[in-house]
Amino acid sequence: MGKRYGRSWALRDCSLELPAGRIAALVGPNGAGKSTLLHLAVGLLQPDTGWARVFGRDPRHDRAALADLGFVAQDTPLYPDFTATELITMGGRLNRRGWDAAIARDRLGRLGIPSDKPVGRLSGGQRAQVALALALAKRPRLLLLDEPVAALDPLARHEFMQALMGAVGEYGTTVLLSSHLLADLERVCDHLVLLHTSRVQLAGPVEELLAGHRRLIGPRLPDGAAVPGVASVIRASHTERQSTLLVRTDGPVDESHWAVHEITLEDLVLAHLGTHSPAEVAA
Ligand SMILES: Nc1ncnc2c1ncn2[C@@H]1O[C@H](COP(=O)(O)OP(=O)(O)OP(=O)(O)O)[C@@H](O)[C@H]1O
Repeated sequence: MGKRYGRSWALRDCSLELPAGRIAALVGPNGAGKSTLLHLAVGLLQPDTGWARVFGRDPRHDRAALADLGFVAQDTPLYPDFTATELITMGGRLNRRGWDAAIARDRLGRLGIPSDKPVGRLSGGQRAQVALALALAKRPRLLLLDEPVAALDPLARHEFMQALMGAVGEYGTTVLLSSHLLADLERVCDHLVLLHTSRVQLAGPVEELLAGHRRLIGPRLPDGAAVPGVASVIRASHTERQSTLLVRTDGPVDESHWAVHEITLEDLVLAHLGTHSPAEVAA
């Protein structure tokens, strides 16, 4: 599918399927199209080409599809004059099927978020926690989260990621969450969708993607030379004597010639975006 704003494509030739019951990471630079993709998936935007389906239903035109969906937008919009308690009650009225108020109440209680204060007077992080608690209380089959942890402190981020894994384990929820915090994603996500300049640059199970990429360090590679076991070179840097390659492999690489290293999710993403990870720069 694709989505255009005026003449510019915000998302183009985007074809992807999410595995059910998994946590998928949606990553990409600012303006890559992540929010656009999430808004298309939840039916808030209409694709200009192609179509979006959620469990086989059109989220834009089939209201029944919405019962399966939970969405927390990037700016966590909530009615500012309502307290968390009131929003939880409202959530229950609007979502008669499957709503579990105790999930939200317990979460907010545990996190020490005041539930009797208008949410407009909470901090940004506290407001995000309220929005996330409401989304979890809905117990949706598909939970879409646009940078849900951006406003949270590191401890709260860690706790939230654990809660997401809990929801997936307990209810079989499918999650798609966008974030720039690759280290957080690496711990919990089993699927990756990488957007770059409005297109899907890379998508697949994280384990498979990491298993299919390696960093090779060895003697300077002559220009244009092929390396057995390497399907493609994603990124290369050279000194006079040494070459460092981040590659996609398609067989064993000669370890007597190359030092072969596993890579992290951050290395993978940054290589596909054409830059170096901080760890590589430090090395
Ligand atoms: N309402 C809009 N009108 C016009 N252009 C838009 C609109 N919303 C988004 N765009 C453009 O579409 C492209 C994709 O934007 P989108 O918000 O989906 O990116 P993103 O990956 O979520 O970015 P970020 O990481 O900064 O949140 C950008 O070029 C953006 O300028």
